[in-house]
Amino acid sequence: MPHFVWSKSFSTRGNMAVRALTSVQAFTRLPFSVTERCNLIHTRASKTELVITQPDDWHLHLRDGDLLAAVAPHSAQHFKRAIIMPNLRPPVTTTAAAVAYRHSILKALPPSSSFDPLMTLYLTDSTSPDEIKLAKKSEVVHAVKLYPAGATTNSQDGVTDLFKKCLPVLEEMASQNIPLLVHGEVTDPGIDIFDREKVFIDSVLIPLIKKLPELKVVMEHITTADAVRFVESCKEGSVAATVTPQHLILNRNAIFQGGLQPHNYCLPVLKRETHRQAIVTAVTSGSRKFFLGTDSAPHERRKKESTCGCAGIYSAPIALSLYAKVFEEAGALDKLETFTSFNGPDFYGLPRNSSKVKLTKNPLKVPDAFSFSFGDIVPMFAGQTLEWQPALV
Ligand SMILES: NC(=O)N[C@@H](CC(=O)O)C(=O)O
Repeated sequence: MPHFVWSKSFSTRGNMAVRALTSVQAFTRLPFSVTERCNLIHTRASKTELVITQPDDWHLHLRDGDLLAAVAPHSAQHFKRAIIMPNLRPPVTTTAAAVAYRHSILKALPPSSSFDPLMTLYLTDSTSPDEIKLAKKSEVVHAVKLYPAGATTNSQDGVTDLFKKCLPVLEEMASQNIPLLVHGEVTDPGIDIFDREKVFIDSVLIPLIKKLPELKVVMEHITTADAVRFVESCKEGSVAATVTPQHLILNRNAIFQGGLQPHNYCLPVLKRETHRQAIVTAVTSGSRKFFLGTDSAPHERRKKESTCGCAGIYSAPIALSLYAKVFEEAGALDKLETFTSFNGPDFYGLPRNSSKVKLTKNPLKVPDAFSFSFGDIVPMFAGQTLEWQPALV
């Protein structure tokens, strides 16, 4: 018979401290289902462990060349699969290019790795419906990414007018059941940068789902209460959202705290605290519509600390610790696995992983930087100490 000991610091939703409960009988008083109880393993009051189904990362930038070789092992260490963003130079616009890119990723992994890169195509004004048919047949391409032209890193070849240029392609995607992944920001320089997501929802996403209700859409890296409301208002299984660690943990003050902080600059840009709180509430509610997508986006230090710095936060090596921190602080650790490991594969129609990851509550010092022959990559939370160390079981 297993013997559970709860640490005093572990709290349920509503911040009610749970005192050390040392019997299974006492354990049954807690508001968790049998499966959830089994996933929470506590060995000693001072050392808390959590075993969850191995997560996937549903939004990841792996780059190519030296950068790919440097960062791919970090993601493969904890995640089983990842949706790989296609915003390379040149972008991954064809199935043939996606297949070739997938081979390069596999070559960059340690020989023992079973990491599975799920590829995407970069939508352009001239993507053809036939390319979508090829993508579906390949079984390698799992989604198509919409970058409004000029919205973010390497988006210059993106879409200039979704409804005028891409409708036949979107119709083909709907009929082939290929999801559209959306960078949800308008690019009109007349729109304030903090309002670009809301204006995109009103002017593009709402008309899009009215026109093509059968198209599956993932609103990537949501940043606002408006996006939360939009996703919650849509049909489950049709529209979902990925959520990054930075948009759960930081608000826009973090970009300017004590001086300009280039490593906290990403797109969509961090928003005000009320938006952050709305996103935390949404993901920790247990909703099926939100899932893990780090948007881990490495850039060399010199490209971040520059007169015109790149947007992107590198979180892959510490992302699981950060998500666990968010769920713990919300008193919702029992909902972590749904968000990290169930909602994503269920939305994409893929099997859930059978492998497990154990998170152990031990101090975890984040390096100041990861150094490579080509330069440094500075991670999110550089130099700080986190808890919840992940390891494959
Ligand atoms: N997140 C970012 O700030 N940057 C991403 C692109 C993107 O997802 O916008 C990148 O590729 O660098």
